Amino acid sequence: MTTAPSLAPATDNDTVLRADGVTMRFGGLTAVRGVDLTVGAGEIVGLIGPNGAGKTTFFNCLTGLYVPTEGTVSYRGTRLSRKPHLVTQAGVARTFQNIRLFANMTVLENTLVGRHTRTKEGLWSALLRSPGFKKAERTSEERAMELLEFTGLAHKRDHLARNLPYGEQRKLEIARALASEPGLLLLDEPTAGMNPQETRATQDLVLAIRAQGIAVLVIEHDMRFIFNMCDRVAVLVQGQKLVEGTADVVQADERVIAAYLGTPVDDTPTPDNATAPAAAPDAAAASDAADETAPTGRPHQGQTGDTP
Ligand SMILES: Nc1ncnc2c1ncn2[C@@H]1O[C@H](COP(=O)(O)OP(=O)(O)OP(=O)(O)O)[C@@H](O)[C@H]1O
Repeated sequence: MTTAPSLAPATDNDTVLRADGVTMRFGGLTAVRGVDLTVGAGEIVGLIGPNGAGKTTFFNCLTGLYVPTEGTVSYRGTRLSRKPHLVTQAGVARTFQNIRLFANMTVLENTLVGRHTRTKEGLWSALLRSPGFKKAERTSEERAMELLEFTGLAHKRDHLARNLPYGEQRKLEIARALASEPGLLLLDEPTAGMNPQETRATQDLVLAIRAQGIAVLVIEHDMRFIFNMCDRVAVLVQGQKLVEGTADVVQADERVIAAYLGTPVDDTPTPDNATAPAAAPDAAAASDAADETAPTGRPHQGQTGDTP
């Protein structure tokens, strides 16, 4: 399989993220092979592909969770660190496919955790509760509350994360990621487990995030969500980028249809009470999506943990 070149790559001035030749090997398995990808300012870029195609591994390479075997990743023209907290500090935030909230902390506290890369007050200042610390704490709380308003969770500020319905846990992950004031947000299957109304609300939220000047790179199996919203879509198959382009280009590409989509995506709106997945990219993904359409409780309800 030959690797597809980046279509309409962002020019250097407006490039937010640039990945060049990213390869990740686990022993004898090459999970990601020579992937180039750019995300420009103000863009929403989709990353799709069958289960096991390497999408999450690629995200992990971008965010310092994995050190790529080969290739480079830069953010606004500067090579990114290989340490996740420095990647966040540089301006790249992410959510996880399997929700990673602090289950026994409140919604507000979880959001405040996301602020830690933006606060300068040190340990002594915190222990002594210095005026500087109190002011920083107030500012962080105000900002966290703004983000909870923005994501529609303000009324749940004092609820424990583990008691939130599943769709709200995903929103809280987004609020926490936004709390680090990113310039680029990476979303790993943000609608997994959501019902159609929640999926539409998440689509609106992602558009609102872009309107705030934050670029978005999103992995998603829901093809309607991807093709409705993304400016560009890249397709990974067996670790390699097969095609990249607009929704129309990708949906019409016979290799993508053969490798992933199966049939062209019908953009007929899903009825509100439907529970079937929005699209069935392949048999495995379809069965995953079907498993994940339960709005709360199943299968990820218990996945909040104390160690994000
Ligand atoms: N830490 C690891 N060690 C060994 N193999 C891994 C590791 N992480 C991922 N892999 C393998 O790399 C391949 C790509 O996995 P990855 O999770 O990135 O795919 P994906 O496209 O995100 O799949 P899905 O859509 O199911 O989430 C798979 O074969 C997976 O088993």
